[in-house]
Amino acid sequence: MTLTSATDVAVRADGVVLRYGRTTALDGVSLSLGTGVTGLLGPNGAGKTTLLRVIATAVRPDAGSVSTFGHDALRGPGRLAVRRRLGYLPQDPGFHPSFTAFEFVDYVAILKELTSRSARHAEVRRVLALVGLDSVRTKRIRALSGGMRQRVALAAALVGDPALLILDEPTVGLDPEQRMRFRELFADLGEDRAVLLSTHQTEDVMSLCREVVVLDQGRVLFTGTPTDLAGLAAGRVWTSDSRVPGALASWRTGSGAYRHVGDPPPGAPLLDPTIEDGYLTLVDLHTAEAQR
Ligand SMILES: Nc1ncnc2c1ncn2[C@@H]1O[C@H](COP(=O)(O)OP(=O)(O)OP(=O)(O)O)[C@@H](O)[C@H]1O
Repeated sequence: MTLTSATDVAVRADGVVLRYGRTTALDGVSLSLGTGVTGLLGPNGAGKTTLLRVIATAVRPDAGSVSTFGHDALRGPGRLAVRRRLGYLPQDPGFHPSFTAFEFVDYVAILKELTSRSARHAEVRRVLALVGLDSVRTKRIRALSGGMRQRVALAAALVGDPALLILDEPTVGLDPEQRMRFRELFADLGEDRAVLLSTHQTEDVMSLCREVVVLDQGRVLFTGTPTDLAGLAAGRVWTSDSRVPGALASWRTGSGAYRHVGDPPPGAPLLDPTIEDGYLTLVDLHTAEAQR
């Protein structure tokens, strides 16, 4: 089942708060997700996984609301209706190592209520083919490489053709070719469904995402396009022949010139900012504000 237009709102979260004991992992998060791939960026511990778990209905927040496809995703029959339309790739999928790839995905398909055996097996073959695992479907998971296991987990998330896909760092551990294949697949999937992708790979966000949300310390710092995020560092990236103490980041590039992000000295030759520069600038400004 897919969304029908770019303006459809798949998920609307409002004022979501979640605490683990004394740690406030989400501190009033509001966002809306439509068709296309939305990237979720943020430093370690920002609350990305927790937010994905809330949207995937794996955990209930302490406060706030989440509406998915118009259903209340936090309680009542709406929660089940939402579960039937989402696919979730968690950070640690918890494979049973002696299952084959086919058996694992088939097991997930059973949990997803695909009861007819022949239709279910056809669906398992479809998703394994989508992620390019056709030829190893009878191999045990313990014998697969980390990248292949990641693809098995993605295939499991794709069972039943969900209209909302929630992917937690799906390209971790993949080689460049595999990462490219995943990007192609995510771009295709995002054409007619909502894909929420948590990642530390800023290049994935730049090349794939229609929108990017930056979380820090459980709060949304930024929502906009990847180009807007890069634009936050406009006028703040420059080059010189030597290291500059006090810059936010400063390193010698392969060509021998230094590249800096921060407050440039007057007249410094400026460079075009990347999304990484924008992200660094945003998080640094937020940290400085929080310390004031
Ligand atoms: N089960 C838990 N019990 C206690 N604290 C937790 C638990 N899960 C997460 N936290 C804390 O909640 C905060 C947010 O964690 P979360 O895993 O959501 O961040 P993240 O942005 O996904 O981090 P990373 O990029 O490192 O995966 C952190 O301070 C983390 O230590």
